[in-house]
Amino acid sequence: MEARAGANQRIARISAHLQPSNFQEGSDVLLKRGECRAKGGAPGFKVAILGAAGGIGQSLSLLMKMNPLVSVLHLYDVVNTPGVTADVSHMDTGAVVRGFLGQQQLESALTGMDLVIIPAGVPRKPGMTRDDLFKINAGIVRTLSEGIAKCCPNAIVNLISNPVNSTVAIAAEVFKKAGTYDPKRLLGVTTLDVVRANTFVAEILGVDPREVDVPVVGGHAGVTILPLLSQVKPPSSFTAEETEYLTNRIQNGGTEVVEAKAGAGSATLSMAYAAAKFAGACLRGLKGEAGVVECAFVDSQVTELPFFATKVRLGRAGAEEVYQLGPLNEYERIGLEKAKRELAGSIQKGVEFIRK
Ligand SMILES: NC(=O)c1ccc[n+]([C@@H]2O[C@H](COP(=O)([O-])OP(=O)(O)OC[C@H]3O[C@@H](n4cnc5c(N)ncnc54)[C@H](O)[C@@H]3O)[C@@H](O)[C@H]2O)c1
Ligand SMILES: O=C(O)C[C@H](O)C(=O)O
Repeated sequence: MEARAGANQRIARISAHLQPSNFQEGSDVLLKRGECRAKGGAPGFKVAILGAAGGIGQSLSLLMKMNPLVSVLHLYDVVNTPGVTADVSHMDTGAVVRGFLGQQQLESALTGMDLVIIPAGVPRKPGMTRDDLFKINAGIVRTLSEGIAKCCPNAIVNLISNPVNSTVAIAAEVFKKAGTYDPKRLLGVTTLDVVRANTFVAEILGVDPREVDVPVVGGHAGVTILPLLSQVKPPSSFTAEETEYLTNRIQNGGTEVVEAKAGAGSATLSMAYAAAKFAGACLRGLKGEAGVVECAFVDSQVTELPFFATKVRLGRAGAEEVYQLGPLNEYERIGLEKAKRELAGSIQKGVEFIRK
């Protein structure tokens, strides 16, 4: 009898927390909702996804809920988080999931986070460049970065919102203004370029893409995406035609998807995969695992530019080591000069957006 009364109480408590209206009532209710699942929660890191109800955000939420290093997963968006949170929270993995809706809940979503992943913002349509997204996404990234500076200044930030070549500079300027900037902790996500490069190179070589490692340096737009085919592992050689074909396809991989989706957005599934791979690497670094190396667009002294993508070693402090470019062939040296010219303008545009 007593056991039944206790069970009924537990059911009543859970049902109350699952009312969709609770999402509008403030974060306390949402925290309690998470707590009712926290008993089974695994020890690990606290991760927030900003833009969690979007094309990338939803799949990324699914993948991060599957990561055993995540103990708490905060899903924030300006629309539709109740549905996404309810859905993802039913997965029988360790992470406790909490949803946050609208700007009044941004601070609750961010407080205490170890890693913040940002896929918030509008995607491209056919005929647009990533820079055409600047007008809308720059303001979104500024607002979210201000929230991070205030609520979790020590979190590692994975910035996905385009144009990455400018949005990373925007976030850096916001953090500098707030006095919280740590160059090791701000990482522009370029993993999709590496994922594509590995896939396309594996197709040419006729091998499993999981056996291939292509460093992709520079930035994340058109000619700024520079695959270093001379440094492919396992060591491989390519004809001039193959080099031209692979470089063009890797640089235009995003446009290939935008055109195939014909107005319905840009890469979401492969990007969620790439973002989860990169975030997973950041978490392994945070945990203290040795030898975690990924490409990322970071504060850098590798070139004369303030930001540049190269391989970085991820550790407890974030991007603890930024690797040099290594030996380049003539084709890559020419590509590097082109990449730097375009990158300089994109970075400056991001800096000026905050400093103006
Ligand atoms: N770095 C990369 O390699 C890469 C790859 C693919 C896409 N992207 C970029 O990622 C971004 C998102 O793409 P998507 O396909 O998921 O777009 P989407 O439109 O499907 O989703 C974006 C989400 O962001 C949300 N959002 C808008 N303003 C917000 C705010 N102020 N705070 C929180 N959330 C907000 C929207 O409500 C939406 O749910 C785009 O800018 C796109 O260009 C980057
Ligand atoms: O191409 C885009 O606009 C999205 C993204 O940057 C990509 O590379 O797929």
